[in-house]
Amino acid sequence: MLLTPAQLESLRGKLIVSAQAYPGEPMRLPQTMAQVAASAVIGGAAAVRVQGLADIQFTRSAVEVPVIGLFKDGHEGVFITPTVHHALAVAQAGAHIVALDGTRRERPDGLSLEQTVRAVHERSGALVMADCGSLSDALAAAEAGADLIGTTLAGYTGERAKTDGPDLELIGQIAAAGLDRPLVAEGRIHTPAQARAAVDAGAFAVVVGTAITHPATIASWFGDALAAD
Ligand SMILES: CC(=O)N[C@H](C=O)[C@@H](O)[C@H](O)[C@H](O)COP(=O)(O)O
Repeated sequence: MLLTPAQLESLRGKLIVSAQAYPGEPMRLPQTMAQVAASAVIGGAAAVRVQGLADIQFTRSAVEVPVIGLFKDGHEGVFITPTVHHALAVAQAGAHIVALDGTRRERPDGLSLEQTVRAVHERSGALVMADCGSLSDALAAAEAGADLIGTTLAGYTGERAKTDGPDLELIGQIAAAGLDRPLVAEGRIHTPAQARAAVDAGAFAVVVGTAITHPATIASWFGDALAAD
């Protein structure tokens, strides 16, 4: 086990920062993302989340906190660590927690989520975070043995509206289901108040990405505000 239950429990109520740059962007360099992740840790991030095998490797060397790793392949359908092959590569790269698509959609390798989670558990010491898009996803992911449930895909799978901020209603619904494992609020948490609201709605921890680590988007928010009449 790469992460002890006590280490996982220590993330309760804490901030997790996701550092990701997208294809073609100037910051899409593993060392750069590791530096951004390390900077977030200085600011109090209790764990970090990074995309891509090299980013995971660099980030493991740059921080002492738990690393959630994922491997995006494509950008529609099932694209977040879509297969067992991707998931094992993420674990092999050093992720303490493998984040993967935790929806009920068919996976490209034809395996079930349960088979995928079991393979990660049996063939690596990593935990699994299921990135879900709805309450039904979350219930199924818990049934499949996922160690953490994330709301990462709420608003991106067609099951939930894409709320302006975090989907607090969904966070509350999943929390109320009592799944007996950490619920991680993720997706469109853009302000400290929204992070607080996510925890108040029942989240165990909160992932913030764009609002902390994506300068192009942050700059556009300011520019848009200045352009508005
Ligand atoms: C839907 C999808 O592809 N989400 C990705 C998952 O890793 C990332 O692009 C997000 O930045 C991340 O979930 C954090 O969310 P936000 O950047 O909204 O704080």
